[in-house]
Amino acid sequence: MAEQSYYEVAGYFQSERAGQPSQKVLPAKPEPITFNPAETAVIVVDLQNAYASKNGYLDKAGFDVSTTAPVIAKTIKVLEVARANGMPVVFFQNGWDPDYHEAGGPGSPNWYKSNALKTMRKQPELMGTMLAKGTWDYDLVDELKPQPGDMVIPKTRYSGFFNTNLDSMLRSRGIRNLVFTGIATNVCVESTLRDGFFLEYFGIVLEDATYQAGPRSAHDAALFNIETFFGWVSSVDEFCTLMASK
Ligand SMILES: NC(=O)N/C=C\C(=O)O
Repeated sequence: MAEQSYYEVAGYFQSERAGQPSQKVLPAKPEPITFNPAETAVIVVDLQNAYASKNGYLDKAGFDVSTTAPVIAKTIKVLEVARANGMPVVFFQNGWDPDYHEAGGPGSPNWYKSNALKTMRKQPELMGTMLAKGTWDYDLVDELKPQPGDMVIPKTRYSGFFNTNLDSMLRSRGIRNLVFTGIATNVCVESTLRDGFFLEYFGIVLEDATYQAGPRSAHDAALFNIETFFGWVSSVDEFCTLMASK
């Protein structure tokens, strides 16, 4: 028998899933992804002032956050559609206790790599203002207030699966597919989607509802990694059009 190509095999399994009742087929890269909305959650990654607002952590640390408004607007659209279809919504909130015990000290690589911690060490007057629970920086942006039934999951590292109850919250609801929006494509979105891949979740990023930390090439590289190795990349319009269809 001739050897089957990767795409033939992927297509076989995708069409198996498509044959099951209630499945929907989302146009995506590198190929359409079939999923059951009843087994799908939307994950909103760190849409906090720290990451999406002027004067938040990323802005103060020198990252450009001037064009994050569309990410918030598009996430709102996705959430309306998700809630209308009974899909669970999960908000992540990244950060630490006000004394930064959870951030880790010099024994943690986070102490060396976190740009929030580095910025505060350089400008000690900012200590206690960045990513600290109870501050404006830690709060979700005003436009995105969780609604009854939504899950809000605090996390202390880039991946939403690390040291959180995310996996059990999802498993207990029968969730197999994760649709991602939020910031940053190349850090917490990619980290969580990768960890989800190892745990057998199917990860889909809505590319126009995400935004990078760093140059645009970081966003593009993360999406390349995701569509090539870890998951699927689609758009808000494709997702909303599909979910509105019968
Ligand atoms: N939410 C994120 O992707 N965070 C990126 C950087 C950081 O938290 O320092």
